[in-house]
Amino acid sequence: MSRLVIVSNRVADLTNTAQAGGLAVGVGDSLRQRGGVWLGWDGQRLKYEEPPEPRIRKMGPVSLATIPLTQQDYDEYYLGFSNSVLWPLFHYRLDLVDYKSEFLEGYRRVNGKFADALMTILQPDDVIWIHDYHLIPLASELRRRGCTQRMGFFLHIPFPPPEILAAVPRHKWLVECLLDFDVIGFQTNTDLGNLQHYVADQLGCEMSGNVIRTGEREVISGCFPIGIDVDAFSQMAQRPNEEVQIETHRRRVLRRKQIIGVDRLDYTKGLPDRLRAFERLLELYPEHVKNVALIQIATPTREEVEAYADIRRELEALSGAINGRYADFNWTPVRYMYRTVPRDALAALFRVSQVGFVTPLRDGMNLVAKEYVAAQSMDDPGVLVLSKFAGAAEELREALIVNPYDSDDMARALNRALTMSLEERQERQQALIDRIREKDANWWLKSFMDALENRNPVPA
Ligand SMILES: O=P(O)(O)OC[C@H]1O[C@H](O[C@H]2O[C@H](CO)[C@@H](O)[C@H](O)[C@H]2O)[C@H](O)[C@@H](O)[C@@H]1O
Ligand SMILES: O=c1ccn([C@@H]2O[C@H](COP(=O)(O)OP(=O)(O)O)[C@@H](O)[C@H]2O)c(=O)[nH]1
Repeated sequence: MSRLVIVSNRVADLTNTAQAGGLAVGVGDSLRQRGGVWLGWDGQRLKYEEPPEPRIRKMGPVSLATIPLTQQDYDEYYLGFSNSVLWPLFHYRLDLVDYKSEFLEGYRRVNGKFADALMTILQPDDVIWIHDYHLIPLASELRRRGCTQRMGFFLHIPFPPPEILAAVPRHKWLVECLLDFDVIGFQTNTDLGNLQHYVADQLGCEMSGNVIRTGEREVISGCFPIGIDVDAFSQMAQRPNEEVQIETHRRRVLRRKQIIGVDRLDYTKGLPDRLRAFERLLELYPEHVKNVALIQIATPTREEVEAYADIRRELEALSGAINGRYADFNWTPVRYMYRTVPRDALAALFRVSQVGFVTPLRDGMNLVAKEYVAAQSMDDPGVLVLSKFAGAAEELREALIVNPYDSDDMARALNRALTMSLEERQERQQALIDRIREKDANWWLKSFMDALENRNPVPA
């Protein structure tokens, strides 16, 4: 078996459960099983340039290779082109795109830095798996430096339809860069279809099933929905957690139910709309007043980008307004927390929450949806209420699927979830758990590697 070299903007500390972000979680779960090298940014922002050799740390079967960036790199490549241009645009938010030409220059420069660092550690038989929108030009940069190893790319976020993609400056160049990979993977069939339309219509490529012909080369494209380690998460959810147990006991005595939301505080996650839907639940079904609370964990993320500061202000004003209107001496309807919570504590919280409320306006996958399912007990499972615009909705069809722009629709689904019979909850839970087990973290790694190492085309 060849050595696997994974590259992503960030690497995760594999021994630490207190980190937010699905890429780190999904890649971590997969790499722990196969072993290999994981290269990424170390989170530092230096005032000066460093030589390209990465710093290597061994963590069990995985070698973490990290490089620093400069403050200018961080501003132009990470906050700039990646998170102020590609992120909003790929999530269909043209209104939030903030493009400056230096962002594109920084993006190319940093992809060059990643390529220089990789060239110092690559071995001839390595296979390279590159992740996410920060690193689309990396295969081209590596090929230019003489790298001939197999290279795959996985996009964790949505890939937009051609007419939206056309709004990104140099969109043709970006897609041509993608075609320098041997395999290109997406979370959903919708994303895959959007790329295939673009390459056929704009670049004149021929398609044969999921294989894209470009000049002399054949590129495999496919849909590989990311999964989680279901057993590990389920076990975490069952481990005793004193704080959660005390709070759950209190709620049981008072016969109160709990709805839970957990997200990075990102405008793509639909958090204000979610709070408005909860308020609508209290208006339309007053029997839930004092009997249900919404706990919303909103994790800090990309705070230097203005759109993120705006969404935080909006959310905090809204949760204050709902509490001001409804709270009583012994009941707070919205419990809002702006912090990162360790994943094992989240698992315990999911298990004792009667509803998992996951309503992004657009999301690549959303691992929280899968984690909520994995955390439930079969004896008394909760209900997942899931946005139709989360990638996870393509698989998790037995959730209550809602339109995150329609607060009445979400309020009705919440009411249905809170009053659903045990029998129906168990039927839905069984179907959902089967689905997340079928396509788990191991399946994701294996199916992508099968396409990359064995050049097995993915069935259309
Ligand atoms: O690294 P950050 O800028 O702090 O952001 C965290 C990660 O957010 C995004 O996660 C995506 O990947 C998940 C796993 O595939 C998926 O479930 C989710 O829908 C995506 O939004 C981003 O794509 C990562 O690169 C970031 O590390
Ligand atoms: O305070 C937090 C918030 C989130 N997460 C984890 O971060 C991941 C979020 O992934 P998801 O795909 O839902 O969204 P993303 O943040 O990647 O867009 C999940 O594994 C969560 O359990 C966490 O450990 N602590």
